[in-house]
Amino acid sequence: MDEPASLHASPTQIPKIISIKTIAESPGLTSIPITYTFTPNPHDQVVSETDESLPVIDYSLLTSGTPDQRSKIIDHLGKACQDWGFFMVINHGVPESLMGSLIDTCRGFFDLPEEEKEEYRGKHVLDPIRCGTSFNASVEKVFFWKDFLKILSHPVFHSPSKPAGFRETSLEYSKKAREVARELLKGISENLGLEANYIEKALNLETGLQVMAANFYPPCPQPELAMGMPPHSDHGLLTFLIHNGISGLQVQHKGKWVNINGTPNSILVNVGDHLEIVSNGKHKSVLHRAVVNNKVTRISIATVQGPSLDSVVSPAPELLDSERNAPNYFGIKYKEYLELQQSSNLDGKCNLDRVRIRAV
Ligand SMILES: O=C(O)CCC(=O)C(=O)O
Ligand SMILES: [Fe+2]
Repeated sequence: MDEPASLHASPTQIPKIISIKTIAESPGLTSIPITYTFTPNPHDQVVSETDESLPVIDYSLLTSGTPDQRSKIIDHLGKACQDWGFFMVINHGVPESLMGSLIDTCRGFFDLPEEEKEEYRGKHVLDPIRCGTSFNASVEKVFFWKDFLKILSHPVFHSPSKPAGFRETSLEYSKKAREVARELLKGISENLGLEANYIEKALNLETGLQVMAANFYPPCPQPELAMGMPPHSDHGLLTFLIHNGISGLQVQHKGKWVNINGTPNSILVNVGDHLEIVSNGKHKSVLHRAVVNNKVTRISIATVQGPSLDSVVSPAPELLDSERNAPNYFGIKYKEYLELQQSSNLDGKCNLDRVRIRAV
């Protein structure tokens, strides 16, 4: 099946449904179509964020702290990457109003009539503007309860022409997010014992890929049976996540799923597969997923910051030696990695496993 099909009625009665928004808005919906039903894993343990204290990185200390504050925050950043692969950034300088406008304008995109989104229903992972439903509906057997819009925002910025203001808001956020990401990656390089500019130079961040993915999860009548996004890791170096204040993100930590909201105005950051490769496995990309609820629409915007598409990513040679530290991953061109992901289901860390030499 290529696309999520319509529910209950035969295809002659209802046209093919191309968005979960349309299904969720169908009058009197009390159960989910079978094509969206997952079997919950009885072994999943879910805990709240307060039970586990998520690392908090005060970004202002990285950029304008005293040398002592800076060195402490870099140490903290390294530990956050190593212990959690996930942290929350505060005092990042990205205005709250900008983040709010970005979420509103993304909602505006999803609210456009389906015909107006039609031209963006691309198929390829590197299409500059692509919207759709689920994750990779052409290979999935069960669909995820979400619609998405993905834009490539760097090295060349792209934007849909509607809704009004989308272009300006997303361009502004994209620039600010890149600046923060590059600064964090300098701190992470330093903490790994590399030159501060190592990742920046080796992976050509000047022309680095940035993908902004807006996720739209409408209310679901049987949230315990549906999945917004399955457990997965992200492909780039660091992903920034902001959302509209509605819970749904869960991060795997010490074998449990931790519900994460973050404090208002913070940016949630996770380690991606390519940081795992460069660090030779010291910083592992974190498994995370999105669950849905039966009351309100959740919107999240995940901005993946990656190497340039033609960079070959491999463990930093400075972290290797011929005795104890052999490379744990093969080198791979970022573009090829993305294309591999395109052809498969979103399933845990299955993409990274293809370039893994040994488990670490
Ligand atoms: O919606 C969320 O909280 C998670 C989104 C996500 O993981 C992604 O877009 O890669
Ligand atoms: Fe993700």
